[in-house]
Amino acid sequence: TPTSSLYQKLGGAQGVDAIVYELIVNIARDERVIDRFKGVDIERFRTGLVNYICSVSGGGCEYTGESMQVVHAGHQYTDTEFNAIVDNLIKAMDRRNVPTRTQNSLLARLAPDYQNVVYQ
Ligand code: HEM
Repeated sequence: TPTSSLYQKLGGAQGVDAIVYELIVNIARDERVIDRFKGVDIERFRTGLVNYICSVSGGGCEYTGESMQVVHAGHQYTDTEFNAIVDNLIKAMDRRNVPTRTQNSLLARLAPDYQNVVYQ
């Protein structure tokens, strides 16, 4: 039901906005990945990510960006970089006091993207 969706557990629109904001702050401070974001339109990245997390968490949004495969193609992103982004997302959720089991639910919904993000 909508009231118990993962999106609601993440704090709804406000919660997801705040998590994505903290994620971007963490990425900006992370030397493991910051070079990958040089020249990126961060506002577009932010709104794309908010829309994507809303869609995968049952918030009723339809993600309108390019597929994860197309967005990340050609960069040969590594396992280490993937793990760094996940680490930054966990820290963002910690900072927003998202309970661990709710964190794990979101991570589980993003885990299948691994094969479309990391260069094989
Ligand atoms: C679970 C893993 C990941 C997910 C779910 C994810 C998701 C997304 C989403 C939704 C967008 C916005 C697309 C749009 O609407 O335009 C995006 C863009 C981007 N992602 Fe990822 N991503 C992941 C991992 C990574 C990794 C490991 C890197 C590199 C360190 C990365 C680098 C980027 C960059 C640079 C952009 C901006 C692309 C551009 O606008 O030119 N992502 N990602």
